[in-house]
Amino acid sequence: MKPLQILLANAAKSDHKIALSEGSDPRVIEAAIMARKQKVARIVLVGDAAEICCKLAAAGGGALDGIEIHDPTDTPLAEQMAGIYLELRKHKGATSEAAAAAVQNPHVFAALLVRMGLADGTVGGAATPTAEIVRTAIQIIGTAPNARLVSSFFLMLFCKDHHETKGAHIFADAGLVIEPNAREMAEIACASASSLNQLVGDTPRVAMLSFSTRGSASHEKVTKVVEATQLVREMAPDMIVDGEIQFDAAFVPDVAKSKSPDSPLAGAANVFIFPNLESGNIAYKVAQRIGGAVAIGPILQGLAKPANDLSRGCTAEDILHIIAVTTAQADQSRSHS
Ligand SMILES: CC(C)(COP(=O)(O)OP(=O)(O)OC[C@H]1O[C@@H](n2cnc3c(N)ncnc32)[C@H](O)[C@@H]1OP(=O)(O)O)[C@@H](O)C(=O)NCCC(=O)NCCS
Ligand SMILES: CC(=O)OP(=O)(O)O
Repeated sequence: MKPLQILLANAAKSDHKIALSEGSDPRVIEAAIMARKQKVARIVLVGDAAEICCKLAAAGGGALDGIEIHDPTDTPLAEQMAGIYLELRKHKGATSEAAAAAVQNPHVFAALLVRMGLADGTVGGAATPTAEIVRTAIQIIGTAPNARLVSSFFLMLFCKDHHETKGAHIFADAGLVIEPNAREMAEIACASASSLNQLVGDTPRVAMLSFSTRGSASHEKVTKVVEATQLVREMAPDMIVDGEIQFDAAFVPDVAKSKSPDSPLAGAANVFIFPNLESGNIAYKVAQRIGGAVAIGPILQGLAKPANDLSRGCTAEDILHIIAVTTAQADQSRSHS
């Protein structure tokens, strides 16, 4: 089976409840209906209840079971949530009034549902910039006990006829950490390698990307990637990793033979770690929009419980895919708790 079918089939075996914090967005409603019809997840649509009910009915999902609607401005959970929010944010000067107002924000509300165990994961970002989605997840859900850094990746699926190399690949960080230092780049690499293995079961082959391959250029930006690669080798001695390396030497076996003949990747990397957000974000959009890759993300890693983002350019199908990824992460976090 292809990676996407595996993700959707695995999601159908679990019964997770995923909160969608932009519940009245038509793409979100369409995705919720698809998720229920395909039994990918139970859904909580968060937002203005009257508007959601109306749009859900018009889209043909009014009679579906497994879709709840929660309105953060009219909920019996308000007081309890405000108390939790106040505890979490009082070190930053939050007051009771500010907490009561904050929990009416649908992203905060959805993240609190996850924190309280009332949902297994949350997805937002179809109409909201990444910074707001990520900041809310970090502040409300928090980092996992074994993680210091929250980062993000795209699961890139190459499945078109013209893709000579098919299958699942990771591009990281393409959504969150703007200018990682060497240690942060190494942490992103290790987390992304685990994420690939957890989501699709493939053995990670990690390329630490640069504009240089094995000293073909010298610059402080190249030195950072060399240091990051060394740190990955120390942090995960058994991991297949190479760097600094250019994308072509990491992805095309013939180019690998000429540029980096002894590379352990042999031109077959499947986890690509970019030196900064500029390169990662641009690369994923080029691969998606010109290259025809399916791009699922930004998927967040390093959080205590699943919360994921979307590009504002997403389709309903993209949202369905990230719901499936969120259920896979929920399986993992359940097995670790
Ligand atoms: C994610 C992002 C918003 C965090 O920015 P920031 O300015 O550090 O945010 P804040 O200062 O408000 O930090 C919020 C909290 O998260 C913590 N934090 C920030 N980045 C973190 C990270 N990567 N991992 C763990 N914690 C982090 C901060 O320590 C802070 O904690 P506190 O509020 O308890 O003190 C920022 O990195 C960002 O804007 N990234 C780019 C997003 C983007 O535009 N992507 C492009 C499109 S996908
Ligand atoms: C991930 C990303 O680039 O998000 P957006 O397109 O919403 O900026």
